[in-house]
Amino acid sequence: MKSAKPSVSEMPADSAGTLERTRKLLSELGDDITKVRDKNDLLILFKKRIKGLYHLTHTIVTLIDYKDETYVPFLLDNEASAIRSHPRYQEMVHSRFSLNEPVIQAVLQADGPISFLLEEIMDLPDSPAFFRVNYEKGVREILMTRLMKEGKPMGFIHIYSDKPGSFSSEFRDVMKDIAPQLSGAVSNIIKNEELLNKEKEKSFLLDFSSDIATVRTKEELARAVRAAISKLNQKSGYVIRRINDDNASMSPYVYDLGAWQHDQKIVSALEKARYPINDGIQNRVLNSPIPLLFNVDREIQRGIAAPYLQSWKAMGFQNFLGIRLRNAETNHGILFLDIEEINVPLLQGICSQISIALANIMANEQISKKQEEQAFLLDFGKDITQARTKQDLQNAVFRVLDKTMHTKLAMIRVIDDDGFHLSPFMHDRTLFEKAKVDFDKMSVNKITIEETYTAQVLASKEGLMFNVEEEFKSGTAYAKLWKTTGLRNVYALPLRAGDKNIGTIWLLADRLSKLMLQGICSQISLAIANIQAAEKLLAYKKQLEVENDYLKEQIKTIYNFSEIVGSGEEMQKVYRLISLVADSNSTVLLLGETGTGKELIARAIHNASPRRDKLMVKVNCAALPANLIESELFGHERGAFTGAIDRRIGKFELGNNSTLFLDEIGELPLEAQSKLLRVIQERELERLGGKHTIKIDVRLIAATNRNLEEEVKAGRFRADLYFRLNVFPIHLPPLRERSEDIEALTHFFVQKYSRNSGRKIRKVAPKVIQQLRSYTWPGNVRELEHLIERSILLATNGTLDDVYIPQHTGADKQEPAYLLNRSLEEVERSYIIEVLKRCAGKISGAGSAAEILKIPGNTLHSKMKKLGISKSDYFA
Ligand SMILES: Nc1ncnc2c1ncn2[C@@H]1O[C@H](COP(=O)(O)OP(=O)(O)OP(=O)(O)O)[C@@H](O)[C@H]1O
Repeated sequence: MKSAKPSVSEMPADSAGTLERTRKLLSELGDDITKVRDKNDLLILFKKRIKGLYHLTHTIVTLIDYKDETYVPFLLDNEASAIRSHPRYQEMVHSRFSLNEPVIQAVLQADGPISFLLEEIMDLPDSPAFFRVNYEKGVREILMTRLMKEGKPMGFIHIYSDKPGSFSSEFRDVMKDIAPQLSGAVSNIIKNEELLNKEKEKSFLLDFSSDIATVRTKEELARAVRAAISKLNQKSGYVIRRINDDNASMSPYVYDLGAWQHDQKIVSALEKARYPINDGIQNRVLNSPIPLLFNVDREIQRGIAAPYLQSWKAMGFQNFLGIRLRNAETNHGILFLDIEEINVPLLQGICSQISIALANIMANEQISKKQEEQAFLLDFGKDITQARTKQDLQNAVFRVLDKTMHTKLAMIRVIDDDGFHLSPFMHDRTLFEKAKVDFDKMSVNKITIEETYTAQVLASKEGLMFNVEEEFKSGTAYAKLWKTTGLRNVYALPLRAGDKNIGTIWLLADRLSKLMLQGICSQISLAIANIQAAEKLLAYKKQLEVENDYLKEQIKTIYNFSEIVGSGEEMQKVYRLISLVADSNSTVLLLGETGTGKELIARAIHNASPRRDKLMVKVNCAALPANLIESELFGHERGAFTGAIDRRIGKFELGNNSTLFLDEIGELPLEAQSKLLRVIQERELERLGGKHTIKIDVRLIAATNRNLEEEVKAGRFRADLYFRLNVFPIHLPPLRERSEDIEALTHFFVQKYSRNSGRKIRKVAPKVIQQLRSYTWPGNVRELEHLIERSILLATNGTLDDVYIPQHTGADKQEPAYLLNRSLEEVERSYIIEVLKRCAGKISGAGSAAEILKIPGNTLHSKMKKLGISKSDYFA
């Protein structure tokens, strides 16, 4: 090691010639150094001005980096460098050399140049590799001078020579003297380079921003970013991730792998993935205003489980940089780069441009998506408003879900009329290919509005999303079914018409657009509400038609039930019973002889009951052929039996929410009795040939003039049905037992029929009342009514002074002559008709024809049937 010699000014006088030459050289060099603007100027200075005067091979300048206590090559004399053909040359050029070793420390301490023989220093333990590399290429000596800036070393000038001892003391003096100027020159070069770079960056960013301003699509963005990234590092790959609509996850948007070695399988898995934002990497980048550098291994060791780290590791890269893409205070995404060293301001400039482009693209995408969705909803709306039937609706719904949402309908349920149950309405079974049996089982079930999922959905404002995996953990049967579809989420929305919940819709998908979902649901709700209204209207119309027909039938028979006449004790008892039972839903059994007013009382009960707003429906069980009774009572479906050409609603259904009056219940055949019993017990029925049960709410009033207890004993009436009917029996007294009412009834009928016939009868002769009271009235009130009706025609002077009460005696006398020359059968027939007439048509029971003839009521029935006796014979 040779230390610095005294400076030029301190030299003795005998070397005046050298001194003069040196002074001249120094002043010329001084001039030249001040003109140095760039590295090239400096190189020329060494090559042309110094190399010509002193022996040296080449010169380099290194700069100190205090960050890591190293120095790195700054200016290289590539042409003259002996080592440029050395295999380690490139390595040397890109290396950082430690300041902390004795040789460099000595240079740093010395205030002038120091030279070393490479042979002596190159193999010292900490010596930088370039000593030996130079030596191997013939360099023997090195002279190093520190460069200073603001009193602190900023770098070194290295001068190499292939001849040991070639650095003269004069040369050392020159170097020592020009060192401060050289320091200034290097500082200027650095400043100039920085300025130049800034200019370049500016113009680059300007170009980039004008490139990116035209970007409208993802592909254009990818191209522009590729071009920009290439400026930073030709080989670098990058990923742009975008924040998803859920604001909780990110998805890759552009994947440009640059020069990465990659396995296509890994890449396509990466491209499709969604990552939660808070994964320990993405959230850090999004929260950092500056780019962050990550080491893959280190992050994995720290326990960061982001799956892409493993994939990136598998693809073989170690470090990456993440920088957020943010525009107007909003994060849009992240740019990941596999660059380690970066010009941060430039990268930030690039990223802010990418952010703008990304925000624009996203806004554009959203606008066009919204437009598409709106156009679609409009079309769907048109489709759906034309849907009149469930099938039309199903076609439209399946089409929209398939084409636009790329999903299938799991289920639509609608709320029943009871407001509590939900029935399945529509579903796409193909969604549950893997669980058909379970789905079929579950889909037919009615559920209630209290079912856990349903209750939540109905209570929600805009519907809910359930994560299948999470629900599966809770083990519900529904979640098990959902899981078989392999889809990630269940979207469940309430279907509402106005404010009213009308059902629920269930869809399975990985992701669905909320806007579309809501749009479609409100359309479906409307359509379902329409269809339901149309169905109800149709049913209502049919009911009205039937009711109307029935009404017409009823009007044909003239009824006047406005009053029940009679204030005697017996009738008072009846009124009390009516007032007790009318309000309830109890079945009433009206018992009494023919013509005692059973039907009148039945109507009075109905009219006093809460059901009075609906029409009471009457069935005369005796008037129907046995084979039609069931169809009359319970209705039939089309084709239920020969002749059933149309669907018919039975009297029970017709009387729904009203009263059904079963007159002459004692005449009902046994088979029909059992069916009736079942309907009464279960309060539901099936139409003949029908498959569905129909719930009915009917109040029953039955009437008979038979003694039902006897009928039960004789096996003609089911005991169980009798008990069901005999809940609240009301006995109507025969007229002969309430003669106190005869006068009032007479006046009532006189008034009614005189009005009808246009005759004015103001009085009834007391004699007539007397006569009427003394008669036994086997036909009861009806017989009295008919008698008055007939007698009015004979009245004169506005007074009813005569009535034609049946006389038995006269007829008896004529009988033998009358019977001459007639067959036994003819005589029997006329006799029975005669007796029936006397009994006002009463066949069995007290005061009846059977009683007079002393034969059982049903024997008389069968005789009448055999002899062809009908009502017209004895009522004529
Ligand atoms: N208390 C009454 N006041 C006024 N009219 C009455 C009274 N009771 C019966 N009638 C009239 O007598 C006629 C027969 O009455 P209703 O048909 O109700 O008798 P019923 O007991 O049902 O007869 P059946 O058993 O033959 O069917 C009707 O025209 C009815 O208006």
